[in-house]
Amino acid sequence: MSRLVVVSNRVAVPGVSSAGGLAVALQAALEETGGMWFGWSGRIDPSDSGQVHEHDAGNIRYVTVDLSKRDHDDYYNGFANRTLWPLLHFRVDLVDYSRITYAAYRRVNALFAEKLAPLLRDDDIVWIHDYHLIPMAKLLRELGVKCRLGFFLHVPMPSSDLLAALPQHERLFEGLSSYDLIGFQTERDLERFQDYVRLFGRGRVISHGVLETHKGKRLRAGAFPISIDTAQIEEQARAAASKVGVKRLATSLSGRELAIGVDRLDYSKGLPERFRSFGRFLKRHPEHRGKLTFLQIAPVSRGEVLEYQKLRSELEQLSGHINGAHAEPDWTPVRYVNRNYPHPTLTGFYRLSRVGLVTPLRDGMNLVAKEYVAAQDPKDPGVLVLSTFAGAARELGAALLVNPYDMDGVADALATAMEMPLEERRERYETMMAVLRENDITAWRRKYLAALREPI
Ligand SMILES: O=P(O)(O)OC[C@H]1O[C@H](O[C@H]2O[C@H](CO)[C@@H](O)[C@H](O)[C@H]2O)[C@H](O)[C@@H](O)[C@@H]1O
Ligand SMILES: O=c1ccn([C@@H]2O[C@H](COP(=O)(O)OP(=O)(O)O)[C@@H](O)[C@H]2O)c(=O)[nH]1
Repeated sequence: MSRLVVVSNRVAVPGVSSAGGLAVALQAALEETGGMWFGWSGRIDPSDSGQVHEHDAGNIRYVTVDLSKRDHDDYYNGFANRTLWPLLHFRVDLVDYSRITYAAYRRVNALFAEKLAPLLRDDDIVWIHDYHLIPMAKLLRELGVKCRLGFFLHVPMPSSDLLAALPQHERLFEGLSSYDLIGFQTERDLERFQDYVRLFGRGRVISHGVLETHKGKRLRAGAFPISIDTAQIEEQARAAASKVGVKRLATSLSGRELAIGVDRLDYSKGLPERFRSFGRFLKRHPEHRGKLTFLQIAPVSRGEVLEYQKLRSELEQLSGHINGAHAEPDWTPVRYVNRNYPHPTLTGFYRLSRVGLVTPLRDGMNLVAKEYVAAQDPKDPGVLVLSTFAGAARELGAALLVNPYDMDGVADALATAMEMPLEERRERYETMMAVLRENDITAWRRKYLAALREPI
């Protein structure tokens, strides 16, 4: 059996906590097969980039690389998170392009390729993840790497006209053709990529999922919706009621219902719109005032990037404003927390909540939506209110689907969730759980890797 080598910017190095679906999902996938996980160490080296660390834990070998402050600023905060992230989330208005940060992006990709190439064997299966590392396959091939190379994009693929707004887009996205398989979260992402290949990429779509470059190289592309360890989340949520933090939250509600949001503090997650929608709910549905508390957990993410700092201030103001307008001496409508919670606690919070509010403006998948459902009590499940712009909405059609820009609509969905009869809640829960049991994290990994192993 060939060895699995996973490559991603974010590595869940044991003992270092960080929120984010990619690390959570890859940890679960690698624990099953064992193998190597290669990427950024999470450390900034004051002198230079390139220090390598190796560390074994269970059946996983972690090989990670330090970055200098300059590389971290220009590659991660810069090109990855101020250029590609907004572009891929349809926010061309926030794209900040500079040749300096693009050069750093290519430099760090070259450094990663140079450190990884000597560790690879020809029969390894190498699975590279996300927008930080698009050029890596081409760079590895130039260093003589022969093994199969797959790529998975965790974020959305926007329409080709948006991609074409990026200076040097041809050079960047042509790099994808050095992979053997490109995976997307949804069919829509795949379709939009195929449009790009035809319209701007000088390539051909031979048939759905089979592409050919202008130089005649063939590769595959497909939709592989990422998922969660459904059985483990169910188990954790069942056991969570005895946890101190969960008990304290339950007691603090004084019999009121809870609506929960759990998101990195990121503008793609639609948090200001969500806060406003909750305010709108209190105005449009006065019969529910004082009966529902909204808890937003939002660990700080990419805190050195200006847009993220602005978002933080905006949310502080908004939560203060809503509480100022609606709070009672014994009830605070919005609880806003910037801490990162471990999964065993989060699953307990989800299970306590009558409503899961997942309303991103754009999201590749959104694992929180799936976790919320899997954590529910089958006898008395809560209701998921889910944005149609999250990849998860393709599989979770039995949620209350909303358009996050329509704040009255989200407000009304909250009221519907509060009033939904038990029988309907159970039906919706069972429909969604059937999908999550079938397509869990193991199925995702197996389907992707089986496709990567197939000859083209
Ligand atoms: O590594 P960070 O900069 O701290 O950010 C965390 C991760 O955010 C993004 O996650 C995406 O992957 C999830 C799993 O596939 C998906 O559900 C979600 O919709 C995406 O936003 C990012 O793509 C990752 O690279 C980051 O590690
Ligand atoms: O305090 C927190 C907040 C989030 N998460 C996890 O971070 C992941 C977020 O993944 P998602 O796909 O929803 O969004 P992303 O942050 O990757 O864009 C989920 O597994 C959450 O349970 C966590 O462990 N602790």
